[in-house]
Amino acid sequence: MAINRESLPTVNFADFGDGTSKSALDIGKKLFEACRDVGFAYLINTGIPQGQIDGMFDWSAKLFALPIETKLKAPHPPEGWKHRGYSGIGREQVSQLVFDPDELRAIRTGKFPDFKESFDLGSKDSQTLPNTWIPDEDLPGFQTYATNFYNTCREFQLSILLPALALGLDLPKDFFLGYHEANENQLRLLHYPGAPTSVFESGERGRIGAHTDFGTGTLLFQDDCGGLEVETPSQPGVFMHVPPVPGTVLFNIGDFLMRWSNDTLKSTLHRVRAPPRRDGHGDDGETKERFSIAYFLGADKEKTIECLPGCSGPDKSKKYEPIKAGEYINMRLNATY
Ligand SMILES: O=C(O)CCC(=O)C(=O)O
Ligand SMILES: [Fe+2]
Repeated sequence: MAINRESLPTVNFADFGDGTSKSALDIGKKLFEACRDVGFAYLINTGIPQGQIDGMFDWSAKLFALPIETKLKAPHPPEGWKHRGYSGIGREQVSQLVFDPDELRAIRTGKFPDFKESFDLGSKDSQTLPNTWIPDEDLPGFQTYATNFYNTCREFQLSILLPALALGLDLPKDFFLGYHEANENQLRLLHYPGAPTSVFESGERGRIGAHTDFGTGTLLFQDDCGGLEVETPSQPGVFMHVPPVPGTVLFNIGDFLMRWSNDTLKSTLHRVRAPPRRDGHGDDGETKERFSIAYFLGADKEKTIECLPGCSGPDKSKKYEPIKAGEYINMRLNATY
């Protein structure tokens, strides 16, 4: 397996302040360059407290340790786009699908379902989808904690991340806020069970197959297991390890923002495999279980987007028609289930 030794860029938000200083502009430019050149970056000094991240991982472990009958009290609805509640192992099959932008459809390629389970939730104010909770008596305190964590990530999105992206693209600081008013983000807790190493190495089971994310972008938190890999932009098909780095949050661009930016920003393929042996395996032949948390940023479904100002010109024509965010995302989600 070809693995590149490069590492991802790091963007430090320590001096972002209210986004009006020269330092804020410099941070925006760094974020822009990372999103243009790699599509992925480690973020530091986001203001999302490490203690709250650790706490969310603790809750996630408690949730997935519940008996399956309890988890199934909050089943994911049958409709693929309704990302709420619990999805059991094998339910979502990202690894079997590759999206073909020319055909506007997903093509089935793989053989094996992803070996993972997940739990999704959104804002309690979501206009499109109510949450599906495991009853509070089965997991007392979870709803409150997860809702607070959702809100902390939302705050970072609105006050730092979207303003920095806008500055990096030479747009007014608030440019993206008007397209993300509806609070339609998705918090996804993920659990990849442990299994004999041979099962992963032979390809009999995968953790999550190579895919791109659909929306504006994703914040990703990983535990200390390892296994995340990102395609090296300069070498298609060659992936680099993206090890967990304490104190960082990962950010990646999604397909929707790639399209919006006329392909200026990259939505990069990524996957989760068995971690490198020295990190994730003992000599006992077991790959340890892994937890991660993804926070998908979603745009307002009713708003129509067209090529971002500055992303087209005489030497770069507009590649895509205007589209409503909701139309685009539904098209993608319905292809995944
Ligand atoms: O578990 C991970 O680290 C990656 C998850 C991911 O890429 C996704 O859910 O889209
Ligand atoms: Fe992803």
